[in-house]
Order: sequence, then C-alpha cells, then structure tokens
Amino acid sequence: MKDFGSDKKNVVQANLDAQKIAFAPIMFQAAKSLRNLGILKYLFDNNRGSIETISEALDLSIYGVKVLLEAGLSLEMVYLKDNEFILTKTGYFILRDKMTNINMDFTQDVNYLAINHLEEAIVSGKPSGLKELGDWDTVYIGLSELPEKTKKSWFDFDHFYSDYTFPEIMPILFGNNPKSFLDVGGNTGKFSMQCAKYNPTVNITILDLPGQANVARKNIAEAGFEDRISAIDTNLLDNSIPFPKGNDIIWMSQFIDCFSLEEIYGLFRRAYEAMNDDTCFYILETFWDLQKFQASTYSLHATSLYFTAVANGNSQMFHSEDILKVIEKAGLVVDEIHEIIGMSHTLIKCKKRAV
Ligand SMILES: C[S@@+](CC[C@H](N)C(=O)[O-])C[C@H]1O[C@@H](n2cnc3c(N)ncnc32)[C@H](O)[C@@H]1O
Repeated sequence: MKDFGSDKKNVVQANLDAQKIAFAPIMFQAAKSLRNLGILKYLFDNNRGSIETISEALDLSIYGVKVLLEAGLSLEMVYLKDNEFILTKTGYFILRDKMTNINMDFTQDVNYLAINHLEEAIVSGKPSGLKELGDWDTVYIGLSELPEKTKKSWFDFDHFYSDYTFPEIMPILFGNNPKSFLDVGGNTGKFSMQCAKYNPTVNITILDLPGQANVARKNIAEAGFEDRISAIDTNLLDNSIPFPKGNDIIWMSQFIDCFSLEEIYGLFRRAYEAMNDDTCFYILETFWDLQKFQASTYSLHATSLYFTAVANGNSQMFHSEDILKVIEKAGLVVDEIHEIIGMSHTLIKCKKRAV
C-alpha cells in the first residue's frame, strides 16, 4: 500500500478532533434534529433567526431550540451574530446536499443501533449488529423484508452511488455492441433495465438471491422487458454453482464489496470459467485509495464498518491493490482501468489471461 495520512496537527487541533470523536454519536443526533425539526430550513428561508423567533415559528420550546443551536455552533453548522443564528456552508450541506442526506439517513436508519455491536463483530467475524434489524445471517438475505424506512434508506444509499455512473458507463460497455450480458448481483434490476433501454437488442441475465431476484422480476415485468431480461435465484457464495456461459459481458457493480477476499476469488474464478477469449469482465467499485476528495475516502472507511457490523461481518470497501491481486490470482488480466467514473467509482475491465 502507498503511504497515507500524517501526524502534522498541532496539539490544540488534535485535542479538538479527539473531542469530536468522543462525542460523535451525540452530535450526529443534534445535526439530524436540527435538520428534521426544520431549524436549518428556517434559517435558510429567513437568512437568520433568533432562538425566540425560531421557537415560535416552529412551535418548539425555547429550551429545545437553544440546546440544538448551541450544539450547531460547535458543529459549525451555524454561527451567531448580533444574537441571531446564520446557516454556514456545512449547515447548508446537511440541509440540502443529496449525498449528505442519503449518508445521514443510511447512518441513522440502517446503522445507528447496529454499530453499537462493532467490537463484538470484529472479535467474532460476524455481523453482530444485524440483529437490531432482523434475524438473518447477512443483510442481503433480509433486504426485501427490512422495515420500510430502513429499506428505503438502504436502497437510496445503494442506488445513489451506482446511478451516478450509468451515463458514463453505457458508451464504454456498449462500444463493441455486446449481444448478451450477465449482471452478477443485479439487485432490483435497475441497471439491467437501463442497459435494455440503451441498447435495443441486448439480452441480460441477472443473478441474485431469491428475495432480490423476485423484486427484479417484478420490476422487469412492469417495465415490459421480460423478453430480454431474466433473473436467476442463486446463492453466489456457493462455489459449486457455475456462472452461465456464453455472455459477451460479465458485470459486477458495487458487488464485490459484499464479500471477503477469499470469497471474491471464488467469484472471479467462476467468472473466468464462464468466459471465452472475447468476454469482457467489468468490475465497478469504489476504492478508498483512488478518491479525489477526502470526503469520499472518509465515507468509504465508515461504510466498511457497516459491512463489518451489519452486512456480513467480513467485507469492506477495498484498497484497489487488494482486488488487483485477486484478479491476477484468478487468471485474469486488466485490460483497461477507468478512474473516477461518476462520483467515486473505478471501472476495471478484465480479460482472460492468454495461456
Ligand atoms: C450492494 S448491492 C449492488 C447492487 C447493484 N449491482 C448496484 O450496482 O447497485 C449487492 C447485491 O449483491 C447481492 N448479493 C449479496 N450476497 C449475495 C449472495 N450470496 N448471492 C447472490 N447475491 C448476493 C445483494 O442481494 C445485492 O443485490
């Protein structure tokens, strides 16, 4: 791995950052309450506001508005001038930025209670926090049964990042006019349906767990793509089940982060066995070492811990080198790498290594 990070902060800054960590869950709830109770919106709409005017306008107690706005000062979401509070740029991000809101809702609805079991998950290698959501071995088995609000926050989080990549991905994938496409971990069928719209003749097969494949089939039928997209129920962790052969493209998007490196090796080997010399195997992932912005790396490191405590206990958002090693070991070669697709993804195109 390349070097990363440093220890150049002065002691005062380091101490402040340590307190931010020490109080993070409390301050997260303060930020969320400022957003959900309408205080940030009031400040945005009115440019500024005193505790009294906000309390009256929103029908909240003076005490409640006061403690939240005072926390907001330390969070640097608001600042105080002439006894009135004014929204900062950070406050605006918490109020309006779509990605920030999707991340916050994912943290609250999927992770907040579960992450309290992180230590146990690290020691046991099991997603010990998942019991806060339901009684399944992995979150993927329970996805279609999650409580509505939790389900919405999970899918909003999942779709937001992959949706961003679609427009850039399509011309790359369809450059050679592929006839058939295997969407491994195709989820609700959203991507496959985009492909079917983009290319009027391509045939697509989705592989996913029964719960997800059922949802995909329903969506595909509603969109009228049953003649070109099918979904197969499968447990992709079972190395004895081969991938269907004969596809021009094998596609894994935001998928390998659901597995350990050993499991990914099993998936790549089955991809290899299903490929011929012309098959293109594409992997679309967010690698924490290939990000342009610190905000992206921070989000990916946090998301890794969701995999540890909630999703399955053994996967993560990877360093690119981890995956490049598995590609090599599985008998594949990297043909192309497209960095920063969408907001934070990397697209790796692999071929079978010539023997
Ligand atoms: C993070 S989602 C990615 C979805 C989609 N490809 C995208 O780019 O948004 C991972 C998908 O892998 C599926 N999955 C996870 N474990 C699986 C398993 N053992 N067998 C089959 N599918 C699995 C999940 O059900 C889910 O649909």
